[in-house]
Formats: sequence, C-alpha cells, structure tokens
Amino acid sequence: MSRASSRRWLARQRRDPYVRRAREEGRRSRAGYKLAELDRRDRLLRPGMVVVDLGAAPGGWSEYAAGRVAPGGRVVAVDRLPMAPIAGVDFVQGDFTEAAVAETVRARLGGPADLVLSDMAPSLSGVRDRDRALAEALALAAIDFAEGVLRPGGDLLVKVFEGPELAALRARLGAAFAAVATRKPPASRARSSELYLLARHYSHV
Ligand SMILES: C[S@@+](CC[C@H](N)C(=O)[O-])C[C@H]1O[C@@H](n2cnc3c(N)ncnc32)[C@H](O)[C@@H]1O
Repeated sequence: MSRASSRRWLARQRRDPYVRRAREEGRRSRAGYKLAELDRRDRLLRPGMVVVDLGAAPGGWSEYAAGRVAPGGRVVAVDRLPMAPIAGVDFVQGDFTEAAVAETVRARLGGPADLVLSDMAPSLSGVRDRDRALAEALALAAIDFAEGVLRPGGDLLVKVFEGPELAALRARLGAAFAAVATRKPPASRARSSELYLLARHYSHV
C-alpha cells in the first residue's frame, strides 16, 4: 500500500460504523456483521450444525458461527494467518490450496458438513487480471472442497468478485445445488466488488 492509499484506508476505517461497532462490542472483525446479516436474511445457521469456515482470520465469521451452532454444533476453520482461539472453533493454520491442508480440515471434520463458508480473498497485487484469476481460483478451491464434504442438502456460501468469471462460477454451482443466489450484505462496502454466492441444497452429481 502506498502512503496515500494507507492514509485513505485509515480515514475510511475511522468513518466506518461497522468498524466502530465491532470495537465497541469487542468483536474480532467488522466482517462478522456480513455473516450475521446473511444469516438473518437466509437462515443459514442453526444449533447443532457442523460448519467449515475457509479464510477465517481474524475470526469474525467463526465467532458468529460458533455462537449460532451452539449447543451441539462446531466450526472447523482454516487460514494461512494465525487466529487467536475461539471457543467451539477448531482452527487449522495453513494455505488451503495445498492438498495436505485441505486434507487436515477434512480429517478434523471427521464426517460430512452442513455448511461451508468461504470468505477467502487473495492478497491484492493491484494487477487486475492477476487478482481476478487468484480470487476465482480460491472460489473454485472452496467449491471443490464443499462438493467433497457437504452432506446431501448442505449449503455453501462463497465470496466472489464481480467480473466475467462470475457466470461460470454460478453455472458450476447450479449443476450441483438446487438453488444459487447472489448476495451483497449491507456490511459489505459498496465500493468493493465482492459479492457472495449462496448455493443451497447440495445434491451429489
Ligand atoms: C476477508 S479475510 C476473512 C475475514 C473473516 N471472514 C472474518 O470474519 O474475520 C480473508 C482471509 O482469507 C485468507 N486466505 C486467503 N487465501 C487463503 C488461502 N489460500 N488459504 C487460507 N486462507 C487464505 C486470508 O489470509 C484472510 O485472512
């Protein structure tokens, strides 16, 4: 980040009501509010569910999900960055695109998952085509993984970015899930091109 863009980022953070709210409520990140808003709208989480959180650090989604699946549920989370422990969350640190890391997450699950969440995003290089290709590869890795671990009827929520790749990702999900919807929760910054694809009712193909 250049000095000017980091000054702009800091000014945005200071103005952002979700950042303030997260600080006041002692939350891990403002990102947790996106999952809370999606959950309120689409009823994604219930007590007892087994959930995978891909790209979990610093832990806003995991924190929210662990609270919603209790009692009886659990969350297995992964990130290449470290994450401070959260009750009810089993954390694996590593690059999820490495087969051994994905296998560790699968092993920690020990059975099928009800819901796979992916908020993974690449570190942006500023080279648009490169960043878009990286983001698409992460979304595809999340979809491949979800198709391997979801129980029939399970759901997937995956972060994607606006662009020409979106139609193919939607089509790919449409082949394996009964319904695919696009979501932009209010807590997602309007200037960000991030979106979420919500794929429901997985059926083995
Ligand atoms: C937008 S942040 C996630 C925020 C999180 N959902 C929260 O609520 O705090 C995206 C995360 O994806 C992680 N990530 C990106 N690529 C990854 C990869 N290949 N393997 C594991 N984590 C990855 C990043 O390290 C980063 O922490």
